[in-house]
Amino acid sequence: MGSIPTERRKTRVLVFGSGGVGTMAAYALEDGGKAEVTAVLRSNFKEVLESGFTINSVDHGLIQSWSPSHIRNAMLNAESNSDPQPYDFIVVATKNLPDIPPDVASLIAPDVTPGTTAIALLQNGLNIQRPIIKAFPHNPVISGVPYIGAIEGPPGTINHVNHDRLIISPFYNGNIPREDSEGAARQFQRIYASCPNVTCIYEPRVEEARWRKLLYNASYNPIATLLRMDTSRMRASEFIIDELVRPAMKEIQATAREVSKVYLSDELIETIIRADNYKAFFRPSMLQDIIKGKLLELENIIGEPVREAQKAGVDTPTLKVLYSLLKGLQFQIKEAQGHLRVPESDEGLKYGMKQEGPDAKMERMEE
Ligand SMILES: CC(C)(CO)C(=O)C(=O)O
Repeated sequence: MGSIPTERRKTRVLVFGSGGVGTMAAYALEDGGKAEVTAVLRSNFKEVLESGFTINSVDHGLIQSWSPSHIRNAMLNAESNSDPQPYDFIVVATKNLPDIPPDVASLIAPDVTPGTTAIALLQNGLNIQRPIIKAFPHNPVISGVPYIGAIEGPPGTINHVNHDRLIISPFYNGNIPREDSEGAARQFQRIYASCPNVTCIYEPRVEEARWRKLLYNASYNPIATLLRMDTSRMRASEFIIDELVRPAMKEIQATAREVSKVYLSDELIETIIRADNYKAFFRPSMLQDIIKGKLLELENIIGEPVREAQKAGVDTPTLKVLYSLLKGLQFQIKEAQGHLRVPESDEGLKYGMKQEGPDAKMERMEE
């Protein structure tokens, strides 16, 4: 990693994605006093430029007209936007949608200085680092597992309801020394933890941190989305926990053990089942997305665990069905948003009218 700023200057951080998680990260980094943040804004740029953010936060109280040191409009050409001074860190706090272009790596590329900028992925899911390491093989990549409830209401307004707890780990990458990955992760943890109102912890075992969070995300998120049900109602029903949530968590437990030698206990499963404040009637992020007609973050949260399980020979019947049903919902959202068009003719479709079987062959012979 390049020069590590100390007293001479503040750490330069670009925050990419300024919804709930990104804005609260930008706030914590600036509030800690060790970082100068540039936030890249998309749908809320106009509002934030005019009036700043309004943040109603369990950790920081009511904050009005707040802006980070700099804001940038993501809609402008990234090349013309990019700052000639290198960023020490880029924080990616967007949703992870590898099934929809453009990919994150190409969006951040103009701001990544090879060998210098460390990239912190504050996102849920498994294998999120792979495309980033492929695109930037000589830059440290950092894992940030967010435990935070923060939702953007009207553009520029953030409702932060659950304490900000962030688990930082290095993603190891064979192209750079392990010490560089660890050093970047530790430095990021220090600047984030300088904010007195948040909890930011360094966890050296990245797989442990990621699989542990997947216990919640790969079970509660899909089930809440498919049933349109908050986690308190699932718990009140009992059946949904016994027949869907716990079986899905047990499949994550078995996959984590087989794939990454990560041992998640039955006690942990029982704790995570009861983790949300019951009175909050909490809606996991994926449920909030479908209610708003937004694309679902399903590939890294459930697709990758299912694929890893399959490769390792672990049976995951519950996860597979949940994943397939979500794929059906995602197909409909993609169509509604114009990301795909359903062909009007069945010509060339695998499941068109003509079936490739003995009868179809017979028909052709008769023609
Ligand atoms: C931590 C939690 C539960 C809230 O941000 C989450 O990961 C999600 O809803 O997807």
